[in-house]
Amino acid sequence: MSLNLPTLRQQIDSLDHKLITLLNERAQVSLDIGAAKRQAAAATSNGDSPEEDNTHVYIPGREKQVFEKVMRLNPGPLANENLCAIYREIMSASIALQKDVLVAYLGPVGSFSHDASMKRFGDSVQYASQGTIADVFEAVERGRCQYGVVPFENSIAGSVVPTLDKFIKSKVKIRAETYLPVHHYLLSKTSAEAVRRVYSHPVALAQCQTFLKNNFKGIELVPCASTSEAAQLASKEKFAAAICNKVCADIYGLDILHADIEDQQDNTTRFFIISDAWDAPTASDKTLLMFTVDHRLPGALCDGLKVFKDHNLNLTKIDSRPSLLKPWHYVFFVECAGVHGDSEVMSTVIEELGKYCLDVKIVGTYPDQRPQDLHY
Ligand SMILES: O=C(O)C(=O)C[C@]1(C(=O)O)C=C[C@@H](O)C=C1
Repeated sequence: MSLNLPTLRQQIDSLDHKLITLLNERAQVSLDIGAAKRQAAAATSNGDSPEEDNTHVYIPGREKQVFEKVMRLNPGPLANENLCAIYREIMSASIALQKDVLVAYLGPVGSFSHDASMKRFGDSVQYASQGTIADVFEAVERGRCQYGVVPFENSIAGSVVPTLDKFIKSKVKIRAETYLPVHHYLLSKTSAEAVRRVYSHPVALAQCQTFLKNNFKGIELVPCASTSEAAQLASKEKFAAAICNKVCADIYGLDILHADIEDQQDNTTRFFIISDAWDAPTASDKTLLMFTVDHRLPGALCDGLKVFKDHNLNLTKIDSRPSLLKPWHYVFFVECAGVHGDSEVMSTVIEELGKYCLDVKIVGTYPDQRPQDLHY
């Protein structure tokens, strides 16, 4: 059968017609969902600030369900990755139709936080670049941005300390988690031999230690607030380079000296989406708790952790930070899987933890997002 180009294009035109009608039908339903959410929010509001619209239109658990459905229904030839990218944008437009949403991220443009934010929220929402992780928290706390995206931990370098420390002091809640594969590039305006100084975020420098030891031993390493700030600084100096995201080459006019310089190729960073509220339970949630330990009771931490075992809860992360209240006094972070913060099980866990631990608090509760299921 000979293939006729004009006829095939007519088929595409007719399919586009149907797609546009269907997309607008979907958008109309989304507008109605937005109205329903506002109604529900007004019904539960105490009427203190009627002019403020605190309605949450970003529902991570529902998005996870939509992506799972899209992949399940996909007959091909479109790859799941491509179909999910299309759906990312459909839902981004859907969010923007329901409400003007501003997302704070650790900038400037070109950072891995920016990348993670765009992949999570798509092109139709608005973004606000922040100078530091603390600024992202503040933008959300003060209500300038409804959502913020902060790095939490990296598969090579471990926890992102400024994020943990902000959780200790802040009232923001974790609403969602997301994962980003991270590949680092060495970018500069000069040649590799002429580089005298390398800028990057400390966590990024920690991810490229082997490369730096083998290629730039003894060179000055300058930590900065983000990898994209590093690129910005390197673009203004003659003999400097930055370790950052590949996209920074175009954004800041730098050349690629080395690609994929991270110590492990499966390098991944986990980010949290923070907000003033977490969302309703889904089929599979995780909860991050924070507490201090009463050291007057011997074995208090051990007894505290046993509470999770007694309730059959798997711990997926444990970390500690100095409380800053007094020396050698720690705040513990414990993440457990299979439980939502509003569940009865969690109320019991918190009650039982209270026997051994002080100031038990839920930092956030969010749909369990397996990195391998993220196809966008
Ligand atoms: O189901 C909702 O709550 C919606 O607002 C709809 C929708 C979608 O377009 O499918 C949009 C945004 C949410 O984050 C999740 C899903």
